[in-house]
Amino acid sequence: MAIIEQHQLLENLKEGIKKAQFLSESVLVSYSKQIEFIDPLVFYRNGEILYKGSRIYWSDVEDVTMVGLGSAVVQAYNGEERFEKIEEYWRKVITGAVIHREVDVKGTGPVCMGGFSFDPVQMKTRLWKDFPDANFTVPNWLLTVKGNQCFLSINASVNEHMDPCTIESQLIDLEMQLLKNNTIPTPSQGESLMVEENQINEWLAMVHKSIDAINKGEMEKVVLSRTTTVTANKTFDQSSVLLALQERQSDCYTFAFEKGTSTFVGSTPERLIKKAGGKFNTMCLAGTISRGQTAEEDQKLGETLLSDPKNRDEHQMVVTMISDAMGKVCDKIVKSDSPQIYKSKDVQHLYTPIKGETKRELSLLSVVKALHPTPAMGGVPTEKAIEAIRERETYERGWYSAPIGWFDEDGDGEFVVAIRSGLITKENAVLFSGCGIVADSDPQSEYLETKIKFTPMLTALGGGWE
Ligand SMILES: C=C(O[C@@H]1C=C(C(=O)O)C=C[C@H]1O)C(=O)O
Repeated sequence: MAIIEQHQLLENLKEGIKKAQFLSESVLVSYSKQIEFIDPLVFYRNGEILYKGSRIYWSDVEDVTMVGLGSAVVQAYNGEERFEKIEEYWRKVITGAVIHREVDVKGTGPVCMGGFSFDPVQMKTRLWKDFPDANFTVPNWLLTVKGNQCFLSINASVNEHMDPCTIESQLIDLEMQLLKNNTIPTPSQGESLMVEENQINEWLAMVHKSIDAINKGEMEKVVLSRTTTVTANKTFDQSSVLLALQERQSDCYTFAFEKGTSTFVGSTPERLIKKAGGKFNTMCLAGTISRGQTAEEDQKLGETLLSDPKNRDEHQMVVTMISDAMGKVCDKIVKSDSPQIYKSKDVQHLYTPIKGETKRELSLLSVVKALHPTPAMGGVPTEKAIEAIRERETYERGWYSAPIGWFDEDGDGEFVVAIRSGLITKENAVLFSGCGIVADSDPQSEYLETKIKFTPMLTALGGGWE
């Protein structure tokens, strides 16, 4: 087992405390090093007692997993200026921080992880009581796994009254506990669950109404979502759910944000934006069909989707909006002229990747703000669609269909759109699923599409459709 490089950590803590004395405010100290391999889900589980209510799990499509435990720094904000407020706060934290890395690896050190709600104006309900419109934290402990290499970052907020030796010895004790070997969880399966799709008739009526509004020219597209409630006879085991998601949804981003007694979990195929220096990567994902039972049927379904005018139109609206938004902030953008197929375990989508580049200073959060909500989650025109969602949907979306992700001290990072997800509270889970409604939509097919989109979460909880 790797032991903290005591000397260096102590030096960093001393420096941080001195700085805190000088500034008369808390300072973030961050120290990272390579450690022996530990399964990220074991680390997540090891943090259950000490850091219950503040754990984060994030695994991307490029084989990087990050697990955050506890909060060295946390910032929450409700209201429409959330992107600016988080950015302002982060700049301040990072300017004062003392950062030391034994290894120069992205995704280590003071990584700020969190998410936003879909609509800060939508009425708040109890469901999302622990999830503000913006909530970001720098975990006390961040495990970063790249392939089979593991890195541990220790982040601590220190103030002028602290004693560096005491903090150091506490950290050494904690590290031993968090890195201990433990059994790897097994995926949940065949659990006895009660599964209830909520308000199906109300949802279908809302789809009919929206199609009428679209035909009257009030808008072109609106994304309507609904919920399914799942109840188990015992508390869901988060590590098992995450493992099941990761194994079945290998082409997706698997995430968990634990806040208080609830955890927002899911496996999304949809990247919103990734920033590395002046390079940005985004994608348009809209237009859906099921997977086939055989390779031949699957291929045929993909071809049907590619040549279906209704899905192509729906997809094009997303491409137009995202290319316009990226075109405004980047010096150049590159995108293909026609969509490809993106296959995940349960569904296939139309997919157009878009790359952007700029030489100017452009922050990740300002691009998140410019893109959210894309017409894959809101609609066209955006304002009309958001109003329709606010008025018609019968529940609070919270963080579902909203940007979640991370960024670092250089401003690099990645945000995805939190779909194929659910909110777990002890033995209860609320799952979310939506689809784009356009003039040619057939309410029954849209209902079935949303039903398939519940499948990734439902199976991860150990259930399935009858
Ligand atoms: C809104 C969701 O999915 C979005 C809607 C899609 C569609 O309407 O075809 C496809 C992918 C996603 O952009 C969801 O899964 O909840």
